[in-house]
Amino acid sequence: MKVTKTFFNGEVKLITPKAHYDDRGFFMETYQYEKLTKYKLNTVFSQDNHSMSYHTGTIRGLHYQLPPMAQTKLVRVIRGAIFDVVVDIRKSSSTFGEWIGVELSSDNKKQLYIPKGFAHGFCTKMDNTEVIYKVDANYSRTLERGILWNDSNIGISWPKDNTILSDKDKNHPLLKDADVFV
Ligand SMILES: Cc1cn([C@H]2C[C@H](O)[C@@H](COP(=O)(O)OP(=O)(O)O[C@H]3O[C@H](C)C(=O)[C@H](O)[C@H]3O)O2)c(=O)[nH]c1=O
Repeated sequence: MKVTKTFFNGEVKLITPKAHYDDRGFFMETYQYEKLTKYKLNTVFSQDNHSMSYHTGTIRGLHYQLPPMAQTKLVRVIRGAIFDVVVDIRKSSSTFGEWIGVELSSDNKKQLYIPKGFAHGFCTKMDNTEVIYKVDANYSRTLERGILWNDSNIGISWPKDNTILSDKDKNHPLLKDADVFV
């Protein structure tokens, strides 16, 4: 696996694993601590997450957890495809409020490494899409926060407009009003 693209001054990283194909199918290493350490991704992950979304156009996000339960995430898709979005929510950052989006899919097998200080969300591009991701801090109901997916001050160009959202995700604050990172 190697880092094939970076964003936000190298902090957010797109990782492409190597798939070994033969006449049975493929095998690939999807996480290898020593290899990622070479890219300074030596986070010790403590929890694996798995979500499945029935329909195209489902948006989950934009989510993050506040310190001391802020989470680094390593995201990949094992079925279907997503438009994966990251927003810089560090007030002191020169890229505060800026966003990037990349396609992660079971076909491209790419992974996105998202450090603490960024909000994360995605929009599914296929039905029955399954996303799995590692985090380095456990879930915290008291420290989880969100930012409104269609905050015009961020201006994310989501791939679908007839979106499906949880009630929680319909009611997050705008970035300017949100509890974010210093
Ligand atoms: C995140 C999480 C949730 N839950 C429970 C809480 C709810 O009862 C249920 C659904 O949670 P939620 O609606 O927050 O799930 P998503 O909308 O997929 O949230 C995720 O969406 C975006 C894309 C993220 O990056 C976050 O990791 C995460 O917030 O699972 C848990 O038990 N553990 C957890 O770690």
